[in-house]
Amino acid sequence: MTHAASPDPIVIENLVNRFGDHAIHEGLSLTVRRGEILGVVGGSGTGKSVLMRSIIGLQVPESGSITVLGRSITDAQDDDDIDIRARWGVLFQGGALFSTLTVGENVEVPLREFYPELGDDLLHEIAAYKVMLSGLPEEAVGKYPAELSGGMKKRAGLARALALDPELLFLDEPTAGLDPIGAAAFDRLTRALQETLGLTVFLITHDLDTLYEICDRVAVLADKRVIAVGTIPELLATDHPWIQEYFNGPRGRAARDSRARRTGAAGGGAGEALAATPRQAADTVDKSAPGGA
Ligand SMILES: Nc1ncnc2c1ncn2[C@@H]1O[C@H](COP(=O)(O)OP(=O)(O)OP(=O)(O)O)[C@@H](O)[C@H]1O
Repeated sequence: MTHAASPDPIVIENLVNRFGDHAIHEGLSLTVRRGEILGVVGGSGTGKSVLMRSIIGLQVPESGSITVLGRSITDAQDDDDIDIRARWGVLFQGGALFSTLTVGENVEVPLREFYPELGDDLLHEIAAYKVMLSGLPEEAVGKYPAELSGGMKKRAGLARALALDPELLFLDEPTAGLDPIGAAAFDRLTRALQETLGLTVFLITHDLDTLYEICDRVAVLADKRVIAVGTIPELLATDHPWIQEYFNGPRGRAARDSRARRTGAAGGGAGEALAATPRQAADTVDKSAPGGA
């Protein structure tokens, strides 16, 4: 599978999504850079999942354009659509595994869909490899989802998302419901896979530790658009009230201090050590957003 060399794998411009009278996105724009882990945050119901579904073609927006790996999703014809779907993998909230199939059979589903010519032996071999890559023991291949813990289900979902050797990986709240040790392990796995496989990762999360530990940049959804995107230091230097409350609230400070302790930076001064210049911050925030800088 060749990987096209377009500079930005996901480009979204002026996206509008509405359900009846309920506007979810109004003029949302966002660019995801090749090889980054982009964290996507925002309050509940701000449209993070709807955004992800729009990018992968499961939600047809009212207007705006979405280009993925150089191909327009918003103008896609059916044939284009099938071709491009093989180049991304998705871990939905809760894993979305088929309960009547084993883990191995779940991983084989996309392989059978996109490569019907592959024989059973090869399919089993690829599935077993993906299961192992996702940090599950070999015997998990033959288990049913109901026999797995929450963390193992996430890993099984990840194995299926990796089935087709994707260039893009979409993760919707991958650490939700995991205990802190399991969540940290999943973060490390995500980072290791991204580095080893050269993935670009679009990661929706409420988990501040995940943002601090593995995200290269963070996009903030509020006011029906992306109000800011940048590194955490850049976001910290903005004065948007939601961003300040999110990153400088008690949980945000705890995640930052914990990260600072682990990396050896001065604990109490982590905020200052991480702070970006006002110039960087000014470039980061969408000034048209209500409450923006
Ligand atoms: N198919 C749909 N029909 C009608 N409304 C929808 C549909 N899908 C999503 N919505 C609405 O769109 C809004 C955004 O939903 P979405 O799931 O994207 O939020 P989110 O930011 O991912 O939230 P959370 O952090 O709670 O998961 C919500 O108000 C939701 O009720």
